[in-house]
Amino acid sequence: MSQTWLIVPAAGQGRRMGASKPKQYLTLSGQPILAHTLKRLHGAFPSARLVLCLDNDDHWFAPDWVPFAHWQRVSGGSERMDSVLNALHAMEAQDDDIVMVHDVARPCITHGDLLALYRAAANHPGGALLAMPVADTMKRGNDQGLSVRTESRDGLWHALTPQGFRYALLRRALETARRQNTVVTDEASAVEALGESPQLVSGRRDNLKITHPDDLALATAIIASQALVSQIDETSERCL
Ligand SMILES: Nc1ccn([C@@H]2O[C@H](COP(=O)(O)OP(=O)(O)OP(=O)(O)O)[C@@H](O)[C@H]2O)c(=O)n1
Ligand SMILES: C[C@](O)(CO)[C@H](O)COP(=O)(O)O
Repeated sequence: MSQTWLIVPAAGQGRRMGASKPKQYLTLSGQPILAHTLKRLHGAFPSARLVLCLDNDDHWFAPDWVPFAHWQRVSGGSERMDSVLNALHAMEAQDDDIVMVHDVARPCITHGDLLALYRAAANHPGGALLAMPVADTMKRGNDQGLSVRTESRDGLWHALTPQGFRYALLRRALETARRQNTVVTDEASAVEALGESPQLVSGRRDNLKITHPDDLALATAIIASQALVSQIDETSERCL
């Protein structure tokens, strides 16, 4: 029977956040962002095996934040894709195991989106990724910050995470990208480069990647609203 794996790239420095520590260790609603993300993933996949990519110099991490029974730590790489490749090389996985890659910086991911992504990844040979259709008009800017033209938004999606694939496909895709000295910013790019077409799974717009300082307040509001909705749902179920 195939195993489910979760790779969480968490070896970034959070430069765009400009904080005194890597952003995954900033406090969000009382817990480090990393703890929120791992708790959300464990809630959907309690039996999954976790591979956590951490910087070798990371002295903020605490194992208590990991709710998984089976997990391992691997060294991060110079780029996000290198961190994910390090994880793939460290895993004792079977070719058809499902591997989902999720940014540690996306703590607002929901149970429903996680399960929807898993189902698509398990049933589509080219894998799947959570994504959001572009809803804004897209502009092309020049070096002076001037809008030089409007790009068509037809068929444009914002790629999110998780992104899920069979182990053999994902490993082959990222190894090919590395061999070609191509730096990809998500796993689906590497899989597309092999000629495969991952399934786009429409995801929630609150699956925010915490990147810039003002994202923290937004993420705090999202977490609070999700908790309130969850309480209302639980109360409603008890009343049925
Ligand atoms: N060498 C790297 C770079 C990034 N990441 C992870 O990839 C995810 C998405 O990257 P990003 O949002 O860019 O995080 P940072 O690289 O930390 O941010 P910045 O680019 O602002 O430094 C994050 O969870 C980050 O920890 C990683 O594991 N290894
Ligand atoms: C993987 C990702 O979150 C999909 O949108 C994004 O590509 C990560 O980019 P980053 O520059 O590493 O944050």
